[in-house]
Order: sequence, then C-alpha cells, then structure tokens
Amino acid sequence: MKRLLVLCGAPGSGKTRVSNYLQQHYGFSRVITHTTRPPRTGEVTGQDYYFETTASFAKQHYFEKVVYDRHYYGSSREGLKRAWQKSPRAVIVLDTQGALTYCQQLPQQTVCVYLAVSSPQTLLKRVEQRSFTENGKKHLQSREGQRDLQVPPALQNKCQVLVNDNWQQTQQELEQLLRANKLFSDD
Ligand SMILES: Nc1ncnc2c1ncn2[C@@H]1O[C@H](COP(=O)(O)OP(=O)(O)OP(=O)(O)O)[C@@H](O)[C@H]1O
Ligand SMILES: Nc1nc2c(ncn2[C@@H]2O[C@H](COP(=O)(O)O)[C@@H](O)[C@H]2O)c(=O)[nH]1
Repeated sequence: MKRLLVLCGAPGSGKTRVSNYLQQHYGFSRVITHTTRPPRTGEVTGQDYYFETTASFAKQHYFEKVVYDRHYYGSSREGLKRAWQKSPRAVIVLDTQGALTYCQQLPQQTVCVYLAVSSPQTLLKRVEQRSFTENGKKHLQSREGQRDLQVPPALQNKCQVLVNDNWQQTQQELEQLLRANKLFSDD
C-alpha cells in the first residue's frame, strides 16, 4: 500500500532536515507543495516548493490549502500522485492544520509525526541561524508559528511526537518509528 508520512511542528523544529534525511537514507519521495512566500536563500522552485504568485497559486488544484504567516501554502492530489509514482513511501511537510486534513481524509495511508524541540531558546536559535531572506524569528512569532509550538487538541490522538533535541537520537528514534509503522522498506 502507498503510504504518506506527514511531518509537522513549529518553525525550526527540523521538518525539512528530517524530510531530507528520509529521502537520502530511506528511499522516501517528497511531495512538493506550493507557496506564495518568497524563496529563501538557496531555495529552488520545483525542488523546495513551487513558488507561485497569488494569481498562479489560485490556478492549482489543492487537496488542502492554508494561510501561514500571511502567505498561501497548498498541496495537490497531483503532487501526491507524482511522489507515489517515484516511491510507495512519500513524505510531506505541512503545518498542523494541513496535517489534520490528511489524517482525516487519508487515515489509512497517513502516518503523522509532530516534531518537538524541548527548549524554546534552542528553537529560537535554530530559526535565527538560518540564512533567511525574511526574518526567521518573525515566522516563529506569527499566529500560526505560535499555534504550532504545541500539538493542537484536534491532532493529539492522531500524531506521534518525536523530540528533535539531539540529531543522533532523532535518527535512532526515526528508524524505530519507521519500523513500528511499517515504513521501513517497500514491503
Ligand atoms: N537535532 C538538531 N540539532 C541541531 N540542529 C538541528 C537539528 N534539527 C534541525 N536542526 C537545524 O535547525 C534549523 C531548522 O531546521 P529545519 O529547517 O529543518 O526546520 P523546519 O521545521 O523545516 O523549519 P520551517 O518550518 O521554518 O521551514 C536548520 O539549520 C537545521 O539544520
Ligand atoms: N497546510 C500546508 N502547510 C504547508 C504546505 N507547505 C508548507 N507548509 C507549512 O507551512 C509552514 C511554513 O513553511 P516555511 O517553509 O515557510 O517555513 C510550515 O509549517 C510548513 O510545514 C502546504 O502545502 N500545506
């Protein structure tokens, strides 16, 4: 069966790093989503996101879409199909609202993981360290960034929490999580 690993969590919690790791080490394909936010330094359209104007964003067909820190973000059924054509195990990075939509609409196929960081200072340091064209701290302080600092009540019994304080430990716990959820190989 085709499966989808949904990664959500606060800005700077490590969603992108974990998603890249799953692609590099465990054969996951990534669902690329659409956004109207400007690219950060080094981000490439078609690889990190499909970067859209407000007009071009409106022309896509979305499975779900949200406003996050004043920008539109959306994921399409076509994007998921494309990812599943490459691998039966796909990964998608979403805010918690989008994560809830996948849990509700594709419950059999979705495994939802909320990434947490124990110390607010560490989280702030991680977003500040990144070379953003925008201010990473501002992203964290947005309404949606603050909401995603905790697992929202509606998602609480639908996602597994992975604490990403220490990268070595995160790698070990990720492997356990993949095995426990039958996401370790294509079998
Ligand atoms: N366990 C860890 N230890 C130290 N640094 C980490 C760890 N996990 C991630 N980082 C670093 O923290 C920063 C933020 O990580 P990342 O970009 O993956 O977060 P994100 O959740 O995707 O953020 P956003 O939602 O804002 O895009 C990056 O510089 C990343 O390399
Ligand atoms: N619900 C959705 N959330 C998405 C989508 N693509 C990304 N995201 C989430 O938005 C925030 C901000 O992302 P950033 O790259 O600007 O830091 C983050 O939580 C992403 O996971 C989407 O298509 N739908």
